[in-house]
Amino acid sequence: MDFILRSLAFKSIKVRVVVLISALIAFALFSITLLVLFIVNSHMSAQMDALLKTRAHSVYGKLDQRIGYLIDNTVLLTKNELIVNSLIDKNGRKAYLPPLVDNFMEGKDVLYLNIVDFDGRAIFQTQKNIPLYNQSPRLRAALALGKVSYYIEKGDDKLVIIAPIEYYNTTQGAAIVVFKMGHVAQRALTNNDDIYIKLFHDNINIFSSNFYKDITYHSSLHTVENGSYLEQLNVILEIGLPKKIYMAPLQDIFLKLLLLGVVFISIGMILSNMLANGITDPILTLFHRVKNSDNKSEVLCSPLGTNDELEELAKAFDERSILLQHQAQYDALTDLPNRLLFLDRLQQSIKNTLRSKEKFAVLFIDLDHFKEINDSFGHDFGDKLLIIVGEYIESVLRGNDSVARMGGDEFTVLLNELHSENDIIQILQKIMELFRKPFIIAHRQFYVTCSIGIAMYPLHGKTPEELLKNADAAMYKAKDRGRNTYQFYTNDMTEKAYERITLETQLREAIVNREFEVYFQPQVNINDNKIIGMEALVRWNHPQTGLVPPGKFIPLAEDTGLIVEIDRQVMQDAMKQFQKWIDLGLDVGVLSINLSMIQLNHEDFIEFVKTTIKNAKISTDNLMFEVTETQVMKNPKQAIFMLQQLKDIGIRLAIDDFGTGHSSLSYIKRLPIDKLKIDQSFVMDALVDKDDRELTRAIISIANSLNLEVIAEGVETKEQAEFLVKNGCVEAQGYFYYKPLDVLTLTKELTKS
Ligand SMILES: Nc1nc2c(ncn2[C@@H]2O[C@@H]3COP(=O)(O)O[C@H]4[C@@H](O)[C@H](n5cnc6c(=O)[nH]c(N)nc65)O[C@@H]4COP(=O)(O)O[C@H]3[C@H]2O)c(=O)[nH]1
Repeated sequence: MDFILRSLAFKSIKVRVVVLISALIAFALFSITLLVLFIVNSHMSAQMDALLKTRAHSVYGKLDQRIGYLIDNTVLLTKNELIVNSLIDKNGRKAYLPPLVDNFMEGKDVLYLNIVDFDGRAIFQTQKNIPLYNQSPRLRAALALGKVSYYIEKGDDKLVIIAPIEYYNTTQGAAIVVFKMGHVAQRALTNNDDIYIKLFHDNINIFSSNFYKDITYHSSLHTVENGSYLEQLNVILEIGLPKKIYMAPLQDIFLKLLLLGVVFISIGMILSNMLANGITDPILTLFHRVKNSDNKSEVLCSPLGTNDELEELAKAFDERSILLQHQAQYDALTDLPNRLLFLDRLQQSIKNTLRSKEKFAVLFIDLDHFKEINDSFGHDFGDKLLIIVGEYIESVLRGNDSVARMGGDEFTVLLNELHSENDIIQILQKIMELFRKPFIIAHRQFYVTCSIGIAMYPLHGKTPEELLKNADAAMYKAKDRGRNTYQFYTNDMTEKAYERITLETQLREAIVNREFEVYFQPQVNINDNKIIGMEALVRWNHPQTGLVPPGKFIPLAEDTGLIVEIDRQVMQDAMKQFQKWIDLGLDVGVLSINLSMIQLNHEDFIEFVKTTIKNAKISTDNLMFEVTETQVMKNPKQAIFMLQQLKDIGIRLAIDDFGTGHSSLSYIKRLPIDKLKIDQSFVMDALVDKDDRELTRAIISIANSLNLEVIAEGVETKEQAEFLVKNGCVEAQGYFYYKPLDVLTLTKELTKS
């Protein structure tokens, strides 16, 4: 069992099957052997009992016959006239009795013989010291009744026969003949060498033949049939046969069975090995195929040729690995090749191009403002757009070109077998043309543009990774150039792309480490220079480079969506600080906070604002949010909807950098705003540039006519302030009054005044 268990623990399935089947065969054979032995044993035992019974019957018969013979002869002796005469003829006794008695005793194993008269006195005896019988109750009974008596004395092994001597029907005396039972039995039971025989009288062994202590016997006790001499003498027979004889056929069968078992187990082992091969060979084949198959090699597990569950398993495995391979190489959303497969194809193109000396190009395509679309219309909408864009791009490519999705809104295209740059331009124009038409998704019609970067092999990179990286850098350049355009890679782009990636990584760390600090720039009433509010302006307290102004990181933060978290941190810090000043009893007016429109599109934004206000314990009367005109005008309908929600919770709103975003009056009227902020570029040049002066005046009059407050930013001189007052704008923000200040400086400044 231990061996089986250890074998089962062995890792080879084949060994396990062989061991199990062999063990099964061995167990079956063992059980059959035991059963056969049991049946044979019971059968033998029954046979043996019957045999002993027959033999006992025969032994009894012979013994009984002998005793009967001795009794009859003794009776016959008493009938002899010489015996009768001897009772009265004292002289004749000596002369006639000895030869008569000698003759009688011959061949009868007589121990001694005694003739007694009616009084029990011995008138003849064969040897001296024979017991006196005259008082023997058995003799008295025999004489009195005139009946033959025979018995074995208790505790003795002698058979005594008393036969009365009759004369004219009168009992005159008796002949008493004593035999040694052992001798009697010995003579009667010849030819019984194979068995042992024991005779018992009163539990005392009076005869034993062929019994040896060191032999084990199958033996049994027998009592005699009714009416026999032995029954009257109360003699019991024990008879037994040596177990060796009895066991001989059994051992013979056992040996044969053992031999048969060994043969069967050997055949079983061979068969089980063959059987195991039949079972395990397909499993092992499957195992080796599975082991040899990895993502790169295309080893299939099926067919195994077994046409059973294993075949199904192999097929299922193939289907699964093909699916996994597909999933590993294709984008789940668009089913276009993914980055991995695209790099593989690039590698293939490099190999082919080395042979053919042709060129190929890599296009890196990024959708412009996809994040905003996604945030505004939902992810399902964005997903559908990506699928359509992938299909569209694929539709304008040649047979041996391929498009892939890198992730997000980034697609790449491999243009093979190019003869000149002109070939690329043609395809580029086809792609750009796709984006000139509106996209229609969920009954909405809208326009999306894309920026494309191009890297050529071998001019712009020798490895797939390098080509991709450079096409990506060129794409960023296209974005910088105002988007909706394409750009070929030039060597100076890599450095910029690297800077961009570094900045993005650092920005992410900055959010985690809360490296942003809020500066505040007071806003004043021009007439009395009294502070009417403050604008919260973020600064990045970079651990290595020190304070970084927003212009350096806000655009990237907006591009990557990181602005959402930055603005939230600013909002929390600014509100808390502002309330602290209020709590100090300082007159700080209204807090203006810059908001990115991306922020507004987030589902939980309103909830977040409410929580932040609650936590800062600030009143909405002290709050104003600023959104740039350019951002509002990107999707005015959406902006109206979102801003209204802020308005509903009591927050006032201002349009920042007003004058730069080409807003139409009809939209401004519908926006739920309270204030216009004249862009600093107009204010700064208002005194020197006629257009800017006119624009500033126009903005002020629009604000007045729409009943909106108006504030000018970027006021740096007294003259600029005077110009503004003269034209009806009394609120200003600028270096002329205050620069953006850190909390400590500003607190001192505020407490001083
Ligand atoms: N030359 C000159 N400049 C003046 C003068 N007065 C104010 N400024 C600068 O003009 C900018 C005014 O803020 P903005 O128009 O909202 O323009 C802001 C705003 O659009 C954005 N920004 C700043 N903080 C945040 C923020 O927390 N969240 C968001 N989303 N954007 C922010 O970054 C822009 C630049 O911010 P800053 O560099 O702090 O630049 C600030 C301020 O320092 C002046 O007299 N002369």
